[in-house]
Amino acid sequence: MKKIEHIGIAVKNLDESCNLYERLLGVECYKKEFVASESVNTAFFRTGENKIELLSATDENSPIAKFLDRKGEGIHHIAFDVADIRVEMKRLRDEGFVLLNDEPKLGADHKLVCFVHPKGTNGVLVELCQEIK
Ligand SMILES: CC[C@@H](C(=O)O)C(=O)SCCNC(=O)CCNC(=O)[C@H](O)C(C)(C)COP(=O)(O)OP(=O)(O)OC[C@H]1O[C@@H](n2cnc3c(N)ncnc32)[C@H](O)[C@@H]1OP(=O)(O)O
Ligand SMILES: [Co+2]
Repeated sequence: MKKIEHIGIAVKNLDESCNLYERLLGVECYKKEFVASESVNTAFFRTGENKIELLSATDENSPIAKFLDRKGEGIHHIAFDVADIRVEMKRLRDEGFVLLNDEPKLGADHKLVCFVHPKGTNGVLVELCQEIK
């Protein structure tokens, strides 16, 4: 894994949190994107070399809706940049980690993504991201 690609934060109201994070970070949101496969709306911020992804649920079956019900707003996942997501998925499977998808899927911001179950990673949901060039 190359570096942290983004930190995902679950929020109830994307517009309100977007405004809050613009004031907090002193930068404007550079992109908002709906991701149908996850039933989420996202908003992205760059702070130096780092990236923050705000996520809100678009329906009650969204993983974000379940997370907000159980834990409330807060850090939802850490995403790592990988050069070849299929190679990294195989490496993690061979190491005994439980992947939440068999194949990479289309994420936000031009990425292929895959998730690792938080039960096997000390309670942290890990996302792998490969940039689509
Ligand atoms: C926008 C696209 C993409 C990007 O490009 O960046 C994204 O970031 S999408 C982000 C949203 N998508 C996902 O989270 C997909 C992967 N997640 C899942 O498949 C599920 O959420 C899950 C992790 C398998 C949990 O689903 P489920 O088992 O149905 O939920 P429960 O509510 O029953 O929780 C079971 C268990 O897991 C704990 N949990 C749930 N979510 C998290 C989390 N984000 N971090 C840490 N732990 C989490 C939950 O607390 C339960 O634990 P116990 O209470 O101990 O049983
Ligand atoms: Co993410």
